[in-house]
Amino acid sequence: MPPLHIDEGVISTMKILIGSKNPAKVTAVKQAIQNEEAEFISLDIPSEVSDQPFSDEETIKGAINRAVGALNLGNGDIGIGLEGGVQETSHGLLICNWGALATEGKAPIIAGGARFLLPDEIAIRLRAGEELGPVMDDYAKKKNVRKHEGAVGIFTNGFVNRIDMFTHVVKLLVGQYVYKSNK
Ligand SMILES: O=P(O)(O)OP(=O)(O)OP(=O)(O)OC[C@H]1O[C@@H](n2cnc3c(O)ncnc32)[C@H](O)[C@@H]1O
Ligand SMILES: [Mg+2]
Repeated sequence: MPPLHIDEGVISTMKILIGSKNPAKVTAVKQAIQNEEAEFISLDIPSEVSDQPFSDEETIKGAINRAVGALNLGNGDIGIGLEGGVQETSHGLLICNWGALATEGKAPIIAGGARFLLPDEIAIRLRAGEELGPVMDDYAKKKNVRKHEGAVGIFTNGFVNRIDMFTHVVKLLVGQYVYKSNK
């Protein structure tokens, strides 16, 4: 995937607030924007939804709460929130990933990322109330999968990791933001 170069001046001088300190999310934002003049600040913003969001709706809400919360707390230009969740379907339990971009006075922009079926042994544990983060560590016999390759990295044999996945989401967000700003 070619890097997203934003030369319009809209992004380059901006203060971009990231609503999480998870290094996979923070790296994804920096990697997607790839602008050395932009200032990035990561803040621990609560999603204000369940620790394990259980629908697209709830996951989107978490992403928006983090984006808006970061914007309000950090006194910057753009807030970005990224949230992982799951969605029940007739095929089984899908992992879902959502992002939101908030700016002052405008409705947040949202974009979705990768979705794929979780194996039954994982889905059963989540339905029983466990959180994906610790379940993945247990399953993969690793520590902090959520901060590194993520479930997506484990189940794609490393072909797509959590940073790649969220980088794509942030490109979808920023691309829409630039499109709307130039209209
Ligand atoms: O520090 P924060 O920003 O909260 O990052 P997080 O890794 O906890 O990510 P989310 O809150 O967005 O995800 C909700 C839950 O799902 C877990 N999760 C989501 N995606 C995951 C992934 O790819 N691999 C492992 N766990 C994941 C995560 O650990 C939480 O339990
Ligand atoms: Mg979390």
